[in-house]
Amino acid sequence: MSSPPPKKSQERVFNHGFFQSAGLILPWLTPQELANVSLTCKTLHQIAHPITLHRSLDASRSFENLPIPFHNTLDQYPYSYFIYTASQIIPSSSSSLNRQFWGPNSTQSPAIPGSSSSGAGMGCAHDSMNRPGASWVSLVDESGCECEKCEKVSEDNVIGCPCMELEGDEGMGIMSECGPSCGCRLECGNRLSQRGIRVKLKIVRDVRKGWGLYAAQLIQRGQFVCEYSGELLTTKEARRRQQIYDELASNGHFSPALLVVREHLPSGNACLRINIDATRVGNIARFINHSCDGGSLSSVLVRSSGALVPRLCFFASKDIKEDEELTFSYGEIRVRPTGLKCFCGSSCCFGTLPSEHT
Ligand SMILES: C[S@@+](CC[C@H](N)C(=O)[O-])C[C@H]1O[C@@H](n2cnc3c(N)ncnc32)[C@H](O)[C@@H]1O
Repeated sequence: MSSPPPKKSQERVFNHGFFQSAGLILPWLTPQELANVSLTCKTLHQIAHPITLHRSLDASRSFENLPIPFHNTLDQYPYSYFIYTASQIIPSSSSSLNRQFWGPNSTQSPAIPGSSSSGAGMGCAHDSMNRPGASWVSLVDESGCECEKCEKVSEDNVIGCPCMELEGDEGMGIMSECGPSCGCRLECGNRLSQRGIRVKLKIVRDVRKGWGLYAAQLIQRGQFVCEYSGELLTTKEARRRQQIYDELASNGHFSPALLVVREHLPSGNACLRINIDATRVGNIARFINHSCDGGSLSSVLVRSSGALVPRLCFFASKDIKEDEELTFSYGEIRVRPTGLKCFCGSSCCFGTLPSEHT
């Protein structure tokens, strides 16, 4: 005996439930999974389509102050997939970050399943100490200033705060800012790099370099652009990953974003090495391409009073026009003469991308 056909109202309840659950589940899927699901039926295709559109409109999933859209007129990829973190994270908290909600209503989404981190799945907040993905490795010591607001410090005339210190050199700049051990808050003029991204940016696809970060407005020389965020690795782990990445990159279809920063300590005998891997978990700085002429960005190691690990930040090294690509130099050393081809287009291009033994 066949069961009677469902009544119209039952059908409506079913459809409503189906749409609701699909709308909750699909934003957790990777692009490949989303494409597979959307092929199964018209309804799922209709649910998947706005998710793809939403992803292409903001690489930062609302974690930054401004949306950072993808632009691609070359091929079928509407966006690049990775897990977003606005600040450094330590691998113990990122190992469980296998998925991240990325779709409409990202800001109301729950955290990553199975993640013990408070981070990368939640809505926007722009206090760098409380920003999603923030896992400040901090050592609160006596070195912070006692100021509550750093009254004497203004955005363009940063003087007066005892935490302020700038050591310019030909390579990487080093800067000190107020931090966890200071009495002041985020509005303090000596925390310029801690308030998130404040300039309009976009990510554009290039036929030879892949995705690249571009200015979507005029950026003035000296303005803070962004921090290089990702997983903070031990040197052993960085070397292990580098080997894998080199192999994958040699076929030309993989863009690693593992950055090694070395800071020579004042004694001259020691060198602090910081390994930041933004390949799987990172922020929009992972899209900054190399230029042999040094590019338009200066990299500055920012120490915040009381924070154990400095952060790598990018500031405009010249006035950058709207639609201009943002680049910096990945380094000078080229241990592999037959390394990956460089397409920076500068008059002093070496022809290959920098490479070194990590
Ligand atoms: C940190 S990623 C930059 C973003 C990358 N283009 C992407 O599509 O995700 C570094 C990789 O970008 C590519 N790249 C960066 N600068 C380049 C350049 N000047 N010429 C050619 N490829 C470049 C290389 O594949 C490099 O391994």
